[in-house]
Amino acid sequence: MDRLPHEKGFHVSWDQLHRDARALAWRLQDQGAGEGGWRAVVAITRGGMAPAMIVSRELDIRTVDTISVKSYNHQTQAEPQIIKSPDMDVVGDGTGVLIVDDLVDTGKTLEVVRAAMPKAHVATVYAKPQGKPQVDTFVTEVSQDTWIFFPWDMALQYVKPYHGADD
Ligand SMILES: O=P(O)(O)OC[C@H]1O[C@H](OP(=O)(O)OP(=O)(O)O)[C@H](O)[C@@H]1O
Ligand code: HPA
Ligand SMILES: [Mg+2]
Repeated sequence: MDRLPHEKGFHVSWDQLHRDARALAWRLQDQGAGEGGWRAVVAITRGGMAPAMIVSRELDIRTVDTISVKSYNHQTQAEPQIIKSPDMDVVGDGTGVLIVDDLVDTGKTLEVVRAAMPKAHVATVYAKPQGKPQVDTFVTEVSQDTWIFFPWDMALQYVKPYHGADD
């Protein structure tokens, strides 16, 4: 795993994720949910759960559900499948529902999720150009050839000082 098929890495700390997810919540607040307000948050597991917690806390939304979509095995993508749905009695067609994920890459995951809740508002913290059309609100765009590393996939580790890097 130390050699990746992507040219660039964008490493996100917990602190950065917290700030960016808060910024997402503030944007969503400014946009408003329309008449009934945001009724519920649906997190796309697993990456959407941390941002969804932060967004639902900021916007004081207490109804939080999950949808599980399996598509990647490490960095290889297969056809996405819903393996767990949210409570459809609560989310209905998606009106007043905020779907939250950590990022959109190709947009395939969101395509499947949107089909299940066509009227929901889709929000991600990060977005790549190919998947951007699937998202209503996001915070930061990175290039398509960037791999985003999230804090739950990383660990603090020793690095050699710059001076001795080639020794
Ligand atoms: O726009 P796409 O190309 O569909 O990719 C984006 C999705 O891929 C990752 O999830 P993944 O399926 O790896 O599962 P995880 O959240 O459990 O890590 C990421 O968290 C998004 O949900
Ligand atoms: O850039 C990424 N980072 C982490 N998970 C992902 N799943 C699709 N693209 C990415
Ligand atoms: Mg995910």
